[in-house]
Amino acid sequence: MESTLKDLREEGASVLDPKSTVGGGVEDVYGEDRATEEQLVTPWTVSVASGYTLLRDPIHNKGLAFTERERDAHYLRGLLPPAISTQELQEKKLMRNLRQYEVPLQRYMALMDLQERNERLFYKLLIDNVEELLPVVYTPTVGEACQKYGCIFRRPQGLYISLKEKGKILEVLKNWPQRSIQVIVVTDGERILGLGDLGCQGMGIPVGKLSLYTALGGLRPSACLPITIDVGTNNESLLNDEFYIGLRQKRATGKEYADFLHEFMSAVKQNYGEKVLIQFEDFANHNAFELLAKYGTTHLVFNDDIQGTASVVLAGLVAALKLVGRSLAEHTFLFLGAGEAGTGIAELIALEISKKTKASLEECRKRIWLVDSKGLIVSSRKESLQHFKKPWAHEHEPIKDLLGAVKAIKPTVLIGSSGVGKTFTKEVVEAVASFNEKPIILALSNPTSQSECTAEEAYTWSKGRAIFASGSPFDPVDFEGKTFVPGQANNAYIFPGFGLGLVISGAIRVHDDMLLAASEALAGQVTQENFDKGLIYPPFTNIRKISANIAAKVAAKAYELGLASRLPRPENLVKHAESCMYTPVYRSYR
Ligand SMILES: NC(=O)C1=CN([C@@H]2O[C@H](COP(=O)(O)OP(=O)(O)OC[C@H]3O[C@@H](n4cnc5c(N)ncnc54)[C@H](OP(=O)(O)O)[C@@H]3O)[C@@H](O)[C@H]2O)C=CC1
Ligand SMILES: CC(=O)C(=O)O
Ligand SMILES: [Mg+2]
Repeated sequence: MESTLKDLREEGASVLDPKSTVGGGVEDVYGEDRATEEQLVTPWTVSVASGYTLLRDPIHNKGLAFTERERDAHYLRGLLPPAISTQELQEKKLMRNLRQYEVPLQRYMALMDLQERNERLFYKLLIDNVEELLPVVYTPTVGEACQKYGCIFRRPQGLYISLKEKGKILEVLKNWPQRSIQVIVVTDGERILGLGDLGCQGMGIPVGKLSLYTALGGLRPSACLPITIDVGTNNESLLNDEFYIGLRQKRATGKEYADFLHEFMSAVKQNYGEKVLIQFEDFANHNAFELLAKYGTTHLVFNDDIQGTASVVLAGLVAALKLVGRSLAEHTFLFLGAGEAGTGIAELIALEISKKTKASLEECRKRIWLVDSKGLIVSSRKESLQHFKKPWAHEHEPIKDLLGAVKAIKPTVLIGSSGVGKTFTKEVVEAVASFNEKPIILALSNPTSQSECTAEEAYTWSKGRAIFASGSPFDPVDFEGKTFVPGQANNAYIFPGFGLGLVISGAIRVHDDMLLAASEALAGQVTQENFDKGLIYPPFTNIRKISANIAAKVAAKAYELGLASRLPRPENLVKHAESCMYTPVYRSYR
C-alpha cells in the first residue's frame, strides 16, 4: 500500500494498473478504459493510501457494492455497514430518492453530489434513465443551476481560468489531475442558453455538456475537461451578488480578450497536443464566429451553437421531408433570430441544398430568410449588418415584425433561434398554418422559459397540423383525441457522437462535410414508428446507438478527406465506435 494522492489522480496507469490485472486491460490510443465484458468480471489492481481514501475517490468508489474480498483487501472493514449491494440495487434506490424531490434543482444537486461521490453510478443512472434525467443535468434545469451556481457551488467540477491567471494558463492546465484529455468544453459564460451573461457561473454548461459526452457518446469521463474562462461579467445583478463566484469586474474586450483567449488556445495545444477537441459553448456571437474562424485552421475546434445546432436541425428537416413531402430545395425557411444558431443552421441548409442540386451556395441561400431584433434582414440593411448576417440580406422591402415577415415570405418552415420566449404568438402560428398543410415549427431557444412557443401552443394553434420540435423538452400533448409527441431539436443529439467520431479517427480538423455526415446519420435513425407519432428525431433512449452511427459517419468522412490520423482505418466503423465507448459498469478490484 505505498501509493500516494498523486497515484490516485492518475486513473489507469498507477491506480488501476492494467498490466497487473488478471486478463489484462486494454491500453491503447483511446486510453486505458476500454473494459471488455471479460475484464469487467476479472479483477483490477487498485492501490490506495487507505480504504477511507478509496471511499472518497469518486472514480473508484463503489459504496455498498464493494465485495467482502474487496473490503478485506482495501482496508474497508468497518468503514461500511455490513450489507453488500449490487450496482442495480444502488441505481434503484437512487432513482427512487431522486423522484421524491419535487424541485428540479434539488434533483440536479443530488445528481451532482452523486457524480462527485461515485462516478460510475452517476453514469449508469444517466445512461439507463436518459429521457428522465436529461432535463435535470441539461436543459432546462442546468440553466437554473447556472443562474444560482454561486449558491449551490460545493466543489469545483472543472477548471476556472480567470484574468488573474494571465501569463500562467499553462501552469493552470497542469493543475488538472488527468493528463490524457480528449475533449474540452469551454465557455466564457457570456450567452448561457437564452439566459444571457452569467459570467463564471456558466460553468454548469461545460460540466453538463461533458457529462453528455460520456453518457451519450461514450467518451471516458477522465478524458473530458470542463473549462470556464472568466474575463468578468456585464451582469450587474451578479456583480452585486455576494455569493457570485467569479471576477467582480466588467468583461475584458478587444485586444485584452483576444490575447487571453490566444494564450488559452496555445496552452491547450502545448499541454494536450493538437488532437484534443476544443468545443466552444455559449460564447456571445461577437466572439464566437471570430474564434471559430481564427482557430479552425490551427486547432481541432467545434462550435456547438453554430455547427452542432446546424447539424441537428438539418437532420430534423431532412427527416421531416418524409412527413411533409417535397425536397429540401423546395421549402422556404424563415428564422426568428439571426445569431449563432440561426445563421449556422441557415448556412448548413444552404450547403446541403447546394450539394444536392448543384446550384451555387448564393442561389440556395435565397430560399432562407432571417429576422433579427430589427426585423427582416434585407439588402437595404446590408451596410449596418454584422458580417454573419450579410449573406442573408436578400432583396425585399423592410419588414419590422415576425408576423409581417411570415405573411410576406410564406415559409413552410419556421425556426425560432432568438432566445426570446413566447415570440411565436397565436397569430404567427395560425398564419404559418394557413398556407401549409403541415407547417414545420421548431422552437429552439433554451431553456423552456425562452422557448418561442410551447408544444401545446404549436399543436393547438395549428389545429394538430404542426410538425413540432423544441430545444428543451415538452411532454406529449393530447389534442382532439390524438396524442402528439414533440421531439427535442437539441445539439445534444449531435455533439457526443460527433466528438467520438473525431476522437476515434484522430481527426485533426473539423470540416463542414462532417456536419452533413452527422446530420445524415441522425436523420437515418428516425423510424416509421417515430414518424407515426409525429417525431422527426429518434428518442434519446437509443442515443448510444445513434451516437455510434454518427461517430462512424464522421470518422468515415475524416478518413475520406485525409483529416484522420489514426491509421489504418478500421473496416467496420460503427462496431469500432461501439467498442471504444465507455461503460459505467463497476470493475472488481483485487
Ligand atoms: N436547441 C439547440 O440545440 C440550441 C438552442 N440554442 C438557443 O438559441 C437561442 C439563441 O442562441 P444564439 O443564436 O447563440 O444567440 P445569438 O445571441 O447569437 O442570436 C440571437 C438572435 O436573436 C435575435 N433576437 C433577439 N431578440 C429578438 C427579438 N425580440 N425578436 C427578433 N429577434 C431577436 C438577435 O437579434 P440581433 O442580432 O438584432 O441582436 C440575434 O440575431 C438561445 O436561446 C439558445 O439557447 C442555441 C444553440 C443550440
Ligand atoms: C443547446 C445549446 O447549446 C444552447 O441552448 O446553447
Ligand atoms: Mg450552447
